[in-house]
Amino acid sequence: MFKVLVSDPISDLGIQQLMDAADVQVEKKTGLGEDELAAIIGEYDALLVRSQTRVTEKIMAAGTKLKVVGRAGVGVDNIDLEAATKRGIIVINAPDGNTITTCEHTFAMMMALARHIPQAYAKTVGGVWDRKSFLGVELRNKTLGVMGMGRIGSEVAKRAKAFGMNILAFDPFLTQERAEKMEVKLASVDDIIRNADFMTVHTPLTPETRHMISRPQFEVMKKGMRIINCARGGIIDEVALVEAINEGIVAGAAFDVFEIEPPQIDHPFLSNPKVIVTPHLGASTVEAQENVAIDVSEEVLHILRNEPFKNAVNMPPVAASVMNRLQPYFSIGEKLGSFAAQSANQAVNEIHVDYAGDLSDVDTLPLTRYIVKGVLAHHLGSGVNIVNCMHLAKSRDINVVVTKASKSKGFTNLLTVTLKTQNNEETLVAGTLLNGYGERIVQIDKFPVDVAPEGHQILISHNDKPGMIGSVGTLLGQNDVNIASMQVGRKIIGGEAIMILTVDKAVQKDVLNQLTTLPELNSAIEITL
Ligand SMILES: NC(=O)C1=CN([C@@H]2O[C@H](COP(=O)(O)OP(=O)(O)OC[C@H]3O[C@@H](n4cnc5c(N)ncnc54)[C@H](O)[C@@H]3O)[C@@H](O)[C@H]2O)C=CC1
Ligand SMILES: O=C(O)CCC(=O)C(=O)O
Repeated sequence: MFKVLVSDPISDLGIQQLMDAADVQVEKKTGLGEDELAAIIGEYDALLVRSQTRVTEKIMAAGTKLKVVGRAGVGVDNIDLEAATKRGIIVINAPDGNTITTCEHTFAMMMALARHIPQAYAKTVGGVWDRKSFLGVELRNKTLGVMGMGRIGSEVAKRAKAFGMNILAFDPFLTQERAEKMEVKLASVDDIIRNADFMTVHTPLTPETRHMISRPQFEVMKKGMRIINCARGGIIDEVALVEAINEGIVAGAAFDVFEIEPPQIDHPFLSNPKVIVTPHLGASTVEAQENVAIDVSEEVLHILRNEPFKNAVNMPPVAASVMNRLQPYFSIGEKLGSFAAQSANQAVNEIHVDYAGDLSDVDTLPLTRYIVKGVLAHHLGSGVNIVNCMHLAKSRDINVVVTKASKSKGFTNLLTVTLKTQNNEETLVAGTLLNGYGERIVQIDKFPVDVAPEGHQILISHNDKPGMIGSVGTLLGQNDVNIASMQVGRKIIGGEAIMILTVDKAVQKDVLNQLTTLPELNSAIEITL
């Protein structure tokens, strides 16, 4: 008999199939703290949660029988994925079941914001008949900026079109072709900030998206913008937003999510009349709660019964025989993918992996998965893993092409990752494992280099002129950035060249901007591995 613990309120109808299963015993215990949950989790084979229960390292460690944690919803930021993977606990989610519901909540928030509905309601039920204070705006003919065109963002855009809105959309995986198909205008973050009347964010919370809308963006924002966040607290900087509202830059905001949930009673949103809030209700409809619970229950049953399953968000085991040959390359493969993704500055529509030398006669699919994960994770965050990365690439119309060659340009083995963009631009990174030296990047675009892929790196494109290294070094020194190592690559004397520096800490955007003002320096980007 398998024991399943449900530790958050989850729809009964949704978990009916678990309750009906002859080999499963379901127990519901909601509202437990970390210690209480850790004290009992050892009895259970599966844990089902929504977003309230934080499934921490401590809980995983105590879950000695735990095979699966099921998240009835999308975001898995309340689950320590690394701790689960380390212990072989499979984490599954229900990525599709609450898409429409959350999209509709976003729309409800946008309309409530446009017409001051919560504020007007509060006054009316308080006995004040105030028809002057709540002059609203129409959505028709307004420009809506959508940041993140995944499942929810795409549905929001579709509905906004029906309202007669013009859509500016930004997503690192949105190509011109897909944008045209969806009848939205492909835009940059900057286009949206400067031109939208309404802006809604639908990205995961990743290091890249944390505070993606902050003071610098508010400073150049179109005056009177209205902002909606039904994705994750922290994508929009809460403190900077309140300042922008008080300064008259932002006309209003509607938030379903907070950097810390629940927010403290003195959170500035709660007393600001221009901010409307809901307590993370995006997915709270009867339909969505049933959908996600049904999806996740089905998957939990498959896993407990050792049947095939989908939607795992962490790593499944790889067969031992394949593992022995490929495992040494998993880390460099993922880093090459990530390096390439960070250097490509356009939406990617093909990931080309070439295996040369030793690797050409192995089934390299598990390694390809690590590379694709590396490419996608830069933008998609912790939701990507080697189980779902191929599916995620396909759903974004990204082709994964693999070629093999027995010869490898002098290396025993060589992995070459080329990202192709819609404009036929290519970003190429090649790497190898060097006996005694470990992981090396040996080529970036057409330039041969020899770089250890680790930590914080600055990739500079420049013209090969005397004094370049000195001026870059001086500028970094003035900004307290210590250089650990430096490599220069060029094809011909005086021609195009690249410089790759490994530095001791993250580099501020402002320092990268200063670098680009140096004569003969074309671009400078930070790459973190
Ligand atoms: N309020 C609520 O109750 C709910 C919130 N959510 C949250 O909504 C968000 C979106 O969910 P889905 O659409 O299902 O996810 P998804 O994975 O289908 O889409 C997310 C999209 O964001 C894009 N993205 C990543 N980095 C970006 C960046 N820097 N700029 C622009 N786009 C970027 C990705 O390429 C991807 O297409 C997630 O944060 C999820 O956790 C989801 C369901 C309910
Ligand atoms: O379960 C919930 O209500 C939260 C939903 C959510 O935020 C998600 O699915 O990412």
